[in-house]
Amino acid sequence: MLENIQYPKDLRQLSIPEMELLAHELREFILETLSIKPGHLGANLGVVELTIALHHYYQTPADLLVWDVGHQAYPHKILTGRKDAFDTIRQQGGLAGFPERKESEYDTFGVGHSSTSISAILGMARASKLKNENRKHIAVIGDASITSGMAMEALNHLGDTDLDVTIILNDNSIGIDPSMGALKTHFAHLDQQRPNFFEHLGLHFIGTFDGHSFTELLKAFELADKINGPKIIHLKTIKGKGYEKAELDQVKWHAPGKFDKLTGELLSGNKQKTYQDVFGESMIELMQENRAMVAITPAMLTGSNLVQVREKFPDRVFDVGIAEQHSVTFAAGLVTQGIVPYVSIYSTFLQRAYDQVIHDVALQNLAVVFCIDRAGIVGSDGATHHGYFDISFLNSIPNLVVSSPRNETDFRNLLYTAQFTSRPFAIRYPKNAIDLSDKAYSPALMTIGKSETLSFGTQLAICSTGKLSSRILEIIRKNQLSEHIHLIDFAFIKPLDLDVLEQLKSFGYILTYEDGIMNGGFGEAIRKAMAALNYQGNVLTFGYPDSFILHATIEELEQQIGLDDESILLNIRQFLNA
Ligand SMILES: Cc1ncc(C[n+]2csc(CCOP(=O)(O)OP(=O)(O)O)c2C)c(N)n1
Ligand SMILES: CC(=O)[C@@H](O)[C@H](O)COP(=O)(O)O
Ligand SMILES: [Mg+2]
Repeated sequence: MLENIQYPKDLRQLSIPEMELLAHELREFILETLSIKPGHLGANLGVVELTIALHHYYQTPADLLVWDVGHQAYPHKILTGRKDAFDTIRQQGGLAGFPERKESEYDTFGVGHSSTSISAILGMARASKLKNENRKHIAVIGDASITSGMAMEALNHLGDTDLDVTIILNDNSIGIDPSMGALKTHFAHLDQQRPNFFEHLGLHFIGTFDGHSFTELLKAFELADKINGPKIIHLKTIKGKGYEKAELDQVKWHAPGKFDKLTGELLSGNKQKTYQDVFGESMIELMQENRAMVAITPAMLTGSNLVQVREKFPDRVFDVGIAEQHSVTFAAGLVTQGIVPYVSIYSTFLQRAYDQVIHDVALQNLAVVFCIDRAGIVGSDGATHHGYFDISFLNSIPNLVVSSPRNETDFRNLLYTAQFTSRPFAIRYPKNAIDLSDKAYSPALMTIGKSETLSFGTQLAICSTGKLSSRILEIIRKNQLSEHIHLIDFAFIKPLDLDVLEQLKSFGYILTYEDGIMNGGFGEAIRKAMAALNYQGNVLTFGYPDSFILHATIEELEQQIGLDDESILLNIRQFLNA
């Protein structure tokens, strides 16, 4: 059946038994591919029938369909002309892991960050009305994503219009981790109580239907067609549907990596110790010592390695749901009463809470500690998930300390130091193996703003921060360049160590390295500081270019932007004799 399907027009004549056969084949195809080309599995298995039914019933792409987050859009991509390219998913030059407008006309809106679909489809519906175009507007959003602030803002607006928008609530009762909150409880009884939350907001409620039954799905769509104005269809689905292992352990099988499809054995365990491992271990140690310390995550408990921490301190670890803005101001409130909150938040998702960092934390000089995970290139999640901007957008905020460890010792010491600093403190760290320290660790207070000179050469100066400092140190040692290179590691991006910069005035060239966008980044801060010292030489900055970086492995992307070992060595040699 799947062989004969390239586009939705090929499946619109199928009978329900034929669609059931197609669903079976589509599941097998996704399992087969993802067992060797890692991606998001559970959510995709959960929307196989829904996706077939949507493209069967609605006249896509004329009818507009938006997926929320879009991690569950693999069946959608396969059925809209990209089946033959599906095995390139999330790889360099291949299909993106999320819907992308430039990839297909069926991808009506680029997604990756959750809870944007209702705003986007509402915009499209309003445009259709303004242009007197007659088309349908459908958004598919999960039970965790719809609880996020932005989705609530959009529902509040939508309920106050007469626009023909259909929201499909794909309710599988879980996010990545078990979802939380009062709305989750409300959703569990949606089919019993009237009027429910959505009806109070002015949406017509259609539900509850089995999201794996074609009969029920088509009935729900037909009901929706009979109703004018905004409506919401409530579907119950199972995350990981059709693959027992994924149904039984929905957290692990959200994005399992490579696996053996027959046995269900997971194949790609990262053997090297990562920053995330050290973070989880350190938080347990620190929270043991400091009873005022708490940890907060906006719906990334497993990804941030806080599961064990919560097991140990169930009253002091808070998963606030997909609510980055709330997580920051919740932390600020805690500080006013003497608590020491560590907010663990991915760099890319911290972008959601920029105003809260400025207005609720820094302006009031409240000592929230931001543990910014996935800072820098993250790899196959691509442009929506790289932690590009945090150095730039944090560097401009008064009162905030911005730090970036180069190895395990510094990371642990930054986490240790932050609790005593009584000012807002950000620690950014990558999705990477960590440079382990060779000696036993014992906590040491770091001096805020102090840099560390790692080699005392005389010909070329290099200022770097984070994981790149360790990498550059390795390169100059391996190539016997230590006597030529003056390498300084800035564990503190802000405040900068201005004293040490004074010593660089004798160098003709200063190279700077950061794993972040150069616009307003670390390198530009060095350049500005050197200019203030009346430096007459040249500061050359190396980092991400002024563009968006797509999906590939971390190594491939670093090569692409010139932050791989070979490119760094090339730069060094080029300016060594300049
Ligand atoms: C703003 C933002 N925060 C966090 C995430 C990480 N994330 C991706 S999927 C997901 C859970 C989504 O759960 P749900 O909406 O129920 O969809 P399901 O996976 O169950 O289909 C989360 C938290 C994100 N993509 N965007
Ligand atoms: C879809 C989404 O936003 C998350 O699943 C994200 O891909 C998690 O990233 P990590 O795999 O780095 O935790
Ligand atoms: Mg869900």
